[in-house]
This record gives sequence, structure tokens and C-alpha cells, in this order.
Amino acid sequence: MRLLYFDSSGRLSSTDFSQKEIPPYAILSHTWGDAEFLFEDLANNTGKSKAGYKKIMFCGEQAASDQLHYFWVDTCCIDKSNPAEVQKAINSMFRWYKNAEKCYVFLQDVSAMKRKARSEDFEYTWEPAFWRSRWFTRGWTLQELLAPVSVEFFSQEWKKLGDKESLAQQIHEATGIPHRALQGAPMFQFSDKERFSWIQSRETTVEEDKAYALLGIFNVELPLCYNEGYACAFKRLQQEISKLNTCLQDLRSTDPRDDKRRIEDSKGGLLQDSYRWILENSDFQRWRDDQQSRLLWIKGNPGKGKTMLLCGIANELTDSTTKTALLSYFFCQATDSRINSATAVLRGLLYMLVHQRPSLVSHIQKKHDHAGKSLFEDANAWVALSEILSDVLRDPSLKGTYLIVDALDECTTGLPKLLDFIVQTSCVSACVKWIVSSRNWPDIEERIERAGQQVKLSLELNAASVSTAVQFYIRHRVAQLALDKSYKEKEKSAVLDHLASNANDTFLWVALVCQDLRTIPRWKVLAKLKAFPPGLDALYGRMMQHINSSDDADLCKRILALVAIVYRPVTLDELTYLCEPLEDMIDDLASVQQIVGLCGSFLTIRSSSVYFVHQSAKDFLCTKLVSNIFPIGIKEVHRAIFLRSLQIMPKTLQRDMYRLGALGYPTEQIEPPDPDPLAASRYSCIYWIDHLCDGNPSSSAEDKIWDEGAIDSFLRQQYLYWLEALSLCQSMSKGVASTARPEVFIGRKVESHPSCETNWYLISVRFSLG
Ligand SMILES: Nc1ncnc2c1ncn2[C@@H]1O[C@H](COP(=O)(O)OP(=O)(O)OP(=O)(O)O)[C@@H](O)[C@H]1O
Repeated sequence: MRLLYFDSSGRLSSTDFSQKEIPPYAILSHTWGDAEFLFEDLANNTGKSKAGYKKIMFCGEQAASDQLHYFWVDTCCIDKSNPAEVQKAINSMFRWYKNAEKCYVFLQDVSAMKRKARSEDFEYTWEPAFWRSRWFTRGWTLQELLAPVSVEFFSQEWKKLGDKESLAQQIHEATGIPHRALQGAPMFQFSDKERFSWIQSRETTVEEDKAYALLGIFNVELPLCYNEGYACAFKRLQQEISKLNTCLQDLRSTDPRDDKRRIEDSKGGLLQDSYRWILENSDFQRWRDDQQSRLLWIKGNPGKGKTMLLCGIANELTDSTTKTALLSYFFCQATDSRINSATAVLRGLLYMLVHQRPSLVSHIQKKHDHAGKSLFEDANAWVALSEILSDVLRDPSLKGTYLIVDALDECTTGLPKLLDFIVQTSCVSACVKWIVSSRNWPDIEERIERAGQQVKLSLELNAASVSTAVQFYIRHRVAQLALDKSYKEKEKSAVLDHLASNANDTFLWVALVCQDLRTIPRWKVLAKLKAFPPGLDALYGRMMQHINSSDDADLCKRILALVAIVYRPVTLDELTYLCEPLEDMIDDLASVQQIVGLCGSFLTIRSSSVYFVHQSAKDFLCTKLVSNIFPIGIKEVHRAIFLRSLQIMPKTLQRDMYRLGALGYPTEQIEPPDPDPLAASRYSCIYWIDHLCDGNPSSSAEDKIWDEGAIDSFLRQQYLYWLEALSLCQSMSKGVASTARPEVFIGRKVESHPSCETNWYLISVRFSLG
């Protein structure tokens, strides 16, 4: 980028910053006239009598008065005789305008002078001329309006009329561009159609420019081809946009911002007073303020509030960091296979980074153009993603970047390599700072210690701060309970006392007890209070005793066992079909919901899906109560789910389940019908093979023969319908990837098949026989 400045003798000069860090600068926006001051004029020291020279002088003087030494004007800062330079400039222009400290718009056809109309002393304001200004009718000025943060408007007399903020209403009326876009909302927040509409009524001197002027607005690059005509340029632009959109869609496996909101909401909202202690903590401050400290590990026992603390830190960093800094986070959750692996973490972090700084997508696109979605999902996904994220973190445009990963202990697939990646990038990338959290696991500690400058923050060693935070939480929850359950002072203070003296600085214990207290009528509270023992395990143990002594103990334990081993939270519909004893309640989800409610406080229902109330509750059942919950073994529960799946799928799978009629729909555009014919079998379609493989390999020979027969018959009759269902669930790659498990063999030819007239190859699923 070439910038203008006045040298010590006041002469207009230019300097090239291609290889150097670009200093703060101002930029001019205007419409071209007949006598512009050009690149040659600058080089040959000519053209000072041209009308355009005045604009250059104005821009330089205005910049100086804004304490900006450098400025940029398109007429003379680009060597138009050099096609490579023009190509680069046009593709960089949006960024140049965006990065400018100030953009001065010179409105040649707007006068701010008071005039006399005929004999009357009539004062014209400049506003009608402003609305009509040619500047609003030109193609290139669209990005010059949208990209910079600060846009100031000047009349033909160089009088300042206002800025993008103060004139927002007038600009909106003149252009139809929404206020949000004028206030600087990122361009991706506006649909393609909306962005195209902004340039519709604008003109460019050269027809292709009407497409090229949108490059930055869509964050794409194109080789320029100035004889191709508008239609061709526009088509190429659309192709590039569609490639970019596909890349982002393929990258997205979850939006961590939605996960964060869901976590906060499902835990009853984030309380500032229960996390803000961290801002005063000396370890936290050391990590934040010391350039060399780039990795902070927050560790603590279950339920100590790590996740909520990280939600709070993310909020605080969003509020306190500079505009140029980026923040990306990821919340691992072992019970949800979308968000419990090392590749999912990198995908989520990348997705958030690219959303904030769309230009970073170039690091992904190079590989994505060749590989498509499989880049993020196949066996080499980790290699590709870790390379891409390392590239992104080295991008020179990144000034400060904060990366947060919560619950490393819940990253059930690929944790060691994720830890190595975090440690390595924290050592080499000076502008990147990581915060990670986990339980006190020695394996995690061992790997994190390999980072030279890590800071450890133990919640157990900060007991006083955590204790105060928990006490605040108790007061808040009890005040809510007292209000909702109409406690009198006696009950309120008894509950307060019991919680305060038994919580052992564990938020989760308080949350679980309060959840139970909600179900107890006011008059029984005092009697029941003593039944909540201190300590999480004791509390879970008591909850289990309660279940064991109930009439529905067996059913509750079947449900708990099922929810404990599924690969993602199941919906109530799916649970009803997968858990045989619930079979009779297929049309009565309200009763299923009640039965789930009988499983103590172990389970919770959110958006019609069944979750463990907390990972520690699941851990307790799967470690301390394994023989109680899985009396016939975990593998048998897998096998039962597999067998139920094979029964459910044939009932729902059929040709053209969504009545689409025609072939060739992009799956993302398909809206499931209501009721959704796949509601009950969605989970089974995606995971039946995993349950088959994780089922009991040592079952009897008779069972195996039966299983093989059932699989064979399912595949013979339903194979194509199953593929169709996978595609409708947007899980084709997951479903098919399961067939690549070592226990599954592919490649048996079936001559003719009822669900397909032609010959075809069938995936034959055989599991290892011991
Ligand atoms: N700042 C807070 N605001 C509101 N609720 C909180 C806060 N901190 C903790 N809690 C409550 O405590 C519960 C446990 O907290 P959290 O899930 O953050 O613990 P954790 O240390 O991450 O547990 P684990 O390591 O077992 O996953 C939350 O479900 C929530 O109800």
C-alpha cells in the first residue's frame, strides 16, 4: 500500500508500505472528475493546477488536523499502468478503507453556503443536495461508506457536514442501507440478497466494476478480467461467494456462541458476583498482563464452577479488549458427540475466529476447495484442522487473540493431541493467549507443564474466593426459592444455614439441592432438609437410594443406563422408541416426561432432549454404581439399543420420507415436515452401527446368528432408505463413517433388491465374533 504525506519541506510525497507495518492513515472517498491528480503527476511533480489536486491537499490537511501523518487517495496512490498493482489494489480496497482511521467524503455537488432564492431571503440547507449527491449513485462509494469505522462528510467548500453516525438517518434514506450496517455490523450478518440490493441502483463507469466493487463486501477475491462484461464478472463473483458460504457451512459443526448461551440458560443464568473475583486474582492478572504468560489453566474438582467462570471471563474479555482483538471459545461436553472431540474443538474455535475476521477464511479455503466437507470430517481431519488453525494464528492481521477451551476432561476423543497443540501454539504464537479449564487430572497437568510459561490457577487453592462466590450463589438461590415457594423467615433461614454449612464450596451441590427443594412443599422443608448430606457423592448416593426404593426403580434404572451410554442426548421421542418398556407411551410424551422426572435429579429435559444434570452425575453412575445401573453389563445395553434401532428403522424409513418429489435438493434447504417422520428414528439411523460395534462381542453364537440375520434383512430391504434418511438428517458422513469401523466390512454384491431396481453393492455389516 502506497501512502501520501507531506515531507519536511511541505512537499507532497509518497512511500510504499508493502513490506512494512502500515501506520495510521486517513483515506479519501469522492467521485471522479475530468481533471484528477494522477499517479504520473505525483511521480513527475506535475498536475498542481488540476482541479483534482485540491482534493489531495484537502485530504492531507484534514488528516494533519486529525494528527494523521499519512493519507491515501485512489487517484494517485495506484499505478494504473501496472495491471498486477491494479489487481491487488482492487482486491484490497475494502480492507484499506476498513483499516483507515478516518475516511473523508468529499461531496463535490453539495454546498453548505447560505443562498438567496429569488428576491426572498430564503435559506437553503444542504440536506436536499446531500440526498441527491452523485456520491450515493456510484458503485465504488458503497464500500467506502460501509468499510471504515469513521466516515466524515464534507461539502464542496470543505465544510464538515457530519459523520456516518450523525447523518445515519439521511444516509439510510438516501441508500436504503439498514442502520445496523451503517453502524459497522459485520457484512456476513446481512443476506447475500440484501447486500446485492445495495448496489443495484448504483453505476460504475466500467461495467465489470459493478461486480468488482462488491468483492470486499462479500469478502472474496477475484482475478480481474476487464473485457468479460458485467454478466460474466457477476457470475464469477457469485461462484466465489457460493464457495465461501459452502466453506463456512462445512466448517460449522456447532456455533460455540449458541453453546455458551444454552449452558448459561440451562444453569439458571450467570451471576456476576459469583465469578468476578477472578478479575482481582493475581494469577489471572499475571496471565492477562504479562506478555510471556500465554496459557492459563484453571483447575478444580467437579461442580466448583469452572464452566460458569469461563463464561464470565469470556464476557469480561469481550467487554474489555480492543476492537482489533479476537475472542474464540469452546465448551466441551462429554455427553454430546458433536462437542466432545479434539477436532470439534478446533472446528469451533476456527468458526468463531472466521466469523469475526472473515478474511481468515483464506487459510481454510485453499484446502477446502479440493477436499470439501470431508476436510473437517475424514480420518485426516485433525491434521488438516491443526495446520489450518496454526496458519490462522500466525496471520499478521491478528493483533491479540484470546482462545478459551472449557472442560478439557470432557474432550473424550483426542485429548492428548489437543493438549499438545495448545501447549505448542502457546509457546510460539506471541499474540495468542489461551485459557483452558479442567478437573484436577494428573495426565492433563503433565502435558500442560510442558508449556514453559503457563499459569496454574487452582480453585481449591483459592478456597476463600470460591467460598465467598458460593455463599453469594446460595443467597441468590434461596431468595428465589423463598419467593417461589412462599417460605416464611423460619424456612428461609434454615435452608440458608443448611446450604451455607454443607456446600463445601461446591456450586453444583447447592444447585442440585435447590433443584430438589423446588419439588418439596413448604411445610415439609424443615423435616426434609437434613436428608441432603454434604458432598456430591453422598448426595448422588441418596438420590439413587430414593430411586431404588420407588415402585419404578427398574424402569428408572433402564432409562438412566440408556441415557448414560447414548452418543448424543436423545429426544423424548427417541427415548420412547429406544427404551423398550416405554413402548406403550409412543403417543404420550407427557407421561414419558413424568417418568424421566422420577429419575431423581440425575436427568433434566431441555428443548425436548434428555440430558444428565451434570457430567459428575453421569460419572457417579458409571463408576460408583455401575453394577446397580448396568446389572447385565454396559455392552448388553448397547446391544439392546442396536436391536431396538433395527426394529424402529423399518417402521419409519421409506422412499421419499419428506415428500420432496424431485431429486437434487441441497439438504441444508430441506425443512422437516411436521410431524417429522424421522423424529423417532433419527438417532437410530446415525448410531445403530456404533451400538452394534460397542455391543457385546461375547454374546452367544445364537445371538450372533440372529443379529447377522436381522442386519442382513434390514440392509436388503432398507439400505437406500437408510441412506436417504442419513442425508435428510445431514449426517451422511457420520453414518457412512461408522461403516469404516474395524468391525464392519464393506463390499458384498447383491444381485437384485426390492428398494432398487438395478444391481448394487451393499454394505455388509459383520461384527467381529470375539
Ligand atoms: N457464576 C455462576 N452463576 C450462576 N450459577 C453458577 C455460577 N457458578 C456456578 N454456578 C452453578 O453451579 C453449577 C456447577 O458449576 P459448573 O458447571 O460451572 O461447574 P464445573 O466446575 O464446570 O463442573 P465440572 O468440572 O464437573 O464440569 C452450575 O450448573 C450452576 O448452576
